[in-house]
Amino acid sequence: MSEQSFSEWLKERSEPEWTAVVTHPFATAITTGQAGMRHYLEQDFQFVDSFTALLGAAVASADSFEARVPYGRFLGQTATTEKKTYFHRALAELGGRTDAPPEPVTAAFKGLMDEVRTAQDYLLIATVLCVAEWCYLGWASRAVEPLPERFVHREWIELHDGEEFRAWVGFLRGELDRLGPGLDEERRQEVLGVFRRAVELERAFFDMAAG
Ligand SMILES: Cc1ncc(CN)c(N)n1
Repeated sequence: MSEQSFSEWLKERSEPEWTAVVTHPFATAITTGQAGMRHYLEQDFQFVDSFTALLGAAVASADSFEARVPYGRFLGQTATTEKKTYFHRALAELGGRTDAPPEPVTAAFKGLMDEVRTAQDYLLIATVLCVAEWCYLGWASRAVEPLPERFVHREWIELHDGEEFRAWVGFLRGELDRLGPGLDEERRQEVLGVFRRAVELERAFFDMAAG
């Protein structure tokens, strides 16, 4: 591969879906405080359960101590601090539930995460995590000041932007960039297939949220 990084290559080959995700009308409506968040967050709470399990699989399957540590750190944050309390506070504020039955797209996304988790395939696990976090950074970083006043929108934006989250996305991309150059063509296409599936699910998830 020339100078283009593997993660850039994956993103470029996932167009126009990638841009459709980061500029999705529902995501834009979050940034302006106009999105109806109840159904979306009810479904996202179901998503986050498999996502958290996937982070645990990344700790278990990563190929070095240096790689395990950032997953473990982020897992601790997701499971115990901002995100968990955010969901409970936000769903309480919106009159939502934490046990909503998953919509088909939520079930499909959980299916993809559970598939790569049970395969314990580190590269594919990192690929799904990278799509989920990188495209969220993509829409959240398009928000302009002043952020919405309502905490449900504002904190959701803040959780997916800022220095720490950028560094986390940088780490995930770095893992793909580290492992990509050593892959043969068949494996590269397999990673691309998983990357694209995840991007398509992100778009369908926002479509579901938009109603
Ligand atoms: C569907 C979805 N994709 C990604 C993220 C960011 N962790 C999320 N909360 N929900």
